[in-house]
Amino acid sequence: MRKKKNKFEILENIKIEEMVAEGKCLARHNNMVIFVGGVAPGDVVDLRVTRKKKSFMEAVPVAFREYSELRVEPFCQHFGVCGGCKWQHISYETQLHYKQKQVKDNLERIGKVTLPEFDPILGSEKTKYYRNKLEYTFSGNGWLTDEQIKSGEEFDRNALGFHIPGRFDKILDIEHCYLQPAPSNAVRLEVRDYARKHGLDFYNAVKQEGFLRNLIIRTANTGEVMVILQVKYDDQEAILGIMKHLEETFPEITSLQYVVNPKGNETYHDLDVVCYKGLPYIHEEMEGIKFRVGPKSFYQTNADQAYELYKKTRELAALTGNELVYDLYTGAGTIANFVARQSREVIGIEYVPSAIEDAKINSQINDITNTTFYAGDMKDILSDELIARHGRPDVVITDPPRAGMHQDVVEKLLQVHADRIVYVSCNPATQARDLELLSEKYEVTRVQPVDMFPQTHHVENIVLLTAK
Ligand SMILES: C[S@@+](CC[C@H](N)C(=O)[O-])C[C@H]1O[C@@H](n2cnc3c(N)ncnc32)[C@H](O)[C@@H]1O
Repeated sequence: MRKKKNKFEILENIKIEEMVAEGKCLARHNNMVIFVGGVAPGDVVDLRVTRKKKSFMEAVPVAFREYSELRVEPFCQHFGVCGGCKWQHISYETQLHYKQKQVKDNLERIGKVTLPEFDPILGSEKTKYYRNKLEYTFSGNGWLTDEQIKSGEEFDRNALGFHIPGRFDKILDIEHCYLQPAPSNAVRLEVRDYARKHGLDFYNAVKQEGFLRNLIIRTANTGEVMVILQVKYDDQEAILGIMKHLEETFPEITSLQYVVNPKGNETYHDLDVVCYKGLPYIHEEMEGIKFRVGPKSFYQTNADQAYELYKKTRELAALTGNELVYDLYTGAGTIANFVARQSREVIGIEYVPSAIEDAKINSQINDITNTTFYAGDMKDILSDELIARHGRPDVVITDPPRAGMHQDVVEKLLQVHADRIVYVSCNPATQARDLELLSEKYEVTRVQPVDMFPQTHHVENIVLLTAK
């Protein structure tokens, strides 16, 4: 049998050059590009090739010969195994440098438009404990690290934590996570230990069996806390046992809920969520504007940086109070409501009907009366009829998902020809693609990267487009 050529070969003494897409680093060997995770620019390493294609290879480090000066000591005991905080081995300053570069490279390479000088990336004051939502998964067959296996010790395999990257069935039990503030860690550990002690059945994702499925914790900037337990079947005695224990142990939980989900997947947007204690929602707040966040609502997961992002978006929109603003991909109407007091009228459009319900509630509870929201696919809702009804927007704010805007939407924006478009994106590659199309009638006048997710390679970017 012919051996697969060069797969798994070891490459020695390779210098890591720089950070590139998806948080990986780039190196070269015999004119071949290699993508490597878990290293830093400046490291010198031995690599094991894991994938070989005609024009590139993928590899993992097996030995370090020299460590880069850009490195810092990782702070988390789960570094290298857990899929979160993959950049914690490089300093925050270096992370910001590479995020800014990622935006610049994408806009120059894909966008092919004339660009102004970029504004320096807005870094996050908090680089740990910045998330307001985490979702932990139960597993009766928790992942053991190589060290744990080698130690020969007995470990309780009932785990509550995060997926091993790329593995739907492997869960890493988490002792301490640095992403969400208190009481997130304490609640997770308490639920895990209670369930272990009472012999409750942790989920098995392969067989799709087991009682305990997942635990969602939301910690709002108002101090309110929501906990949602998701279970496979309706065992009231077991559910109420956990609920009562959490109620007694954590009086700070203001919204304690559970959902019975017998389905094959963990989504529960189509299921009833039962509120055991408190209100069925919590509130986030920005400049005195309250946002109601229910168990099915989307809210930006880094609330402090969301505020910075929205302030910058509003600043670039240059609102004076007289503008008609279209907020495309409005989610729960957060940007729409945030800019409403500085606008004449705001139209928000979003695909998910329940998010639009939240958007309307968010206007009502803040006495905002100049917003109108529509649910549906952007390419259908942003129609000639809608524009005739509300008028040509002075300003468009658009914040599409990672895939960017549908070509029909871009064409509609060219036809509508608002004075300014503020384009917020979590994916500079698709943003760059859309900018090239929009350059027919717009020039890019400001570029402002924002870091919403420290310790990861993700970057948000705001671009101001001004009509030519
Ligand atoms: C990046 S989020 C922006 C949310 C919001 N602007 C915020 O700051 O919270 C993108 C939003 O686009 C919505 N969306 C995705 N595809 C859509 C489509 N084809 N039409 C309308 N909305 C869509 C998603 O449901 C999501 O709420």
